[in-house]
Amino acid sequence: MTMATPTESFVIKTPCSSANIGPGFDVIGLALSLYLELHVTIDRSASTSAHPLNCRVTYEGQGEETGDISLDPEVNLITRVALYVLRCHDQRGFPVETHVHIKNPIPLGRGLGSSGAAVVAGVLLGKECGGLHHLTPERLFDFCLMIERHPDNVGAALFGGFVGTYLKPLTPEDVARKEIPLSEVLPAPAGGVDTGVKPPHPPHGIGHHIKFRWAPEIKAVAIIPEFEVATAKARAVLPAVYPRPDVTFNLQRIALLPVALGQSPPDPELIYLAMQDKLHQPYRQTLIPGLTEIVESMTPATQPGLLGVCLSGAGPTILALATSHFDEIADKIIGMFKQNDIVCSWKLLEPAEGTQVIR
Ligand SMILES: Nc1ncnc2c1ncn2[C@@H]1O[C@H](COP(=O)(O)OP(=O)(O)O)[C@@H](O)[C@H]1O
Ligand SMILES: N[C@@H](CCOP(=O)(O)O)C(=O)O
Repeated sequence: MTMATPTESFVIKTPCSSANIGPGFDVIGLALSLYLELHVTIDRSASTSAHPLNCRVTYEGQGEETGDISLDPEVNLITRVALYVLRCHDQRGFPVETHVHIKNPIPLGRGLGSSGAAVVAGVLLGKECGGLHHLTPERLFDFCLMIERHPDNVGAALFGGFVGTYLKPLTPEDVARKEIPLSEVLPAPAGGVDTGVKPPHPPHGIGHHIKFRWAPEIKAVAIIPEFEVATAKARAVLPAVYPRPDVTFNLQRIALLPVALGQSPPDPELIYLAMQDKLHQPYRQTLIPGLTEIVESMTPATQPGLLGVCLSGAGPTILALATSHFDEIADKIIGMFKQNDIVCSWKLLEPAEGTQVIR
């Protein structure tokens, strides 16, 4: 006879991500080596819980001192998403007695996919706590896309590496289901508030991804300003309609980007050209002082080691891809931000594996 283990522990480890990489708005994502970790303990010997929804949430890391992250399991993005997955499978709360300790070094609201990592980790938390072993990575992607609708960050955080992501058009029946988000991040994740009614399951096979090669010489220098730009705000400044030459400009470069970044040794001129964008960066400069100057002035011709520069995700972080002279590149960009009285830190990052559950 097998006895149920009274205490179960595991860690969910999810990378941060840089989305877009220039022309790949809402398509391209790169998982990077800075990790959100959930240290989860489930004490099955307990018969009742003193905590709402049987879950104690503790937090350390970015935003800890300012209390930016709620510890209420119904409010915290990670546990709200886990509850959504659980409630879709007829489980109202976490197992008695669950403790989720969140370790988060990913800066919030800086364009390094903190919310994408939180959504992916939350979906995995729901799967593990609910014993939902039938949920495949592809199905988990569908759940992520009910929360964060642009697939680039969540695709990279879930599957790892350098990815192209795309969405299958919804069927007319699913388009008619008003609870399914069509383009934006949900203000509150579906099923986040327990109404007693089962929340809407995601349609099947919404999201897809393809992995691209990444040349091993290429590293990512992330220059992180100290101010935040909420992704929703950075999407609100984008136009609804674009001039055709701008769309063509991006299409030409997106066809180059995965090839250029996969070639070894890397070709700086080709990569620099492939990282140009006209669909989101020009509009976001209104929120990020110095953005245009940084993107236009940093070139491989003037800066040894540099391959290309872009806005990371919705910003304000700048991503410089380079093969050497990392400190020098970071110092130059930090200096340009300083002229606008903006203080920055920086990190040297590498492509990372996708989300892992470690026991
Ligand atoms: N580890 C986390 N735990 C809970 N909430 C988080 C976590 N990481 C991010 N969030 C939520 O996501 C918000 C940032 O999301 P967003 O504006 O999309 O910026 P980013 O570019 O960092 O993804 C935070 O203000 C917070 O509400
Ligand atoms: N494609 C999205 C990516 C947002 O990334 P984040 O890291 O800023 O959340 C966009 O450009 O809006």
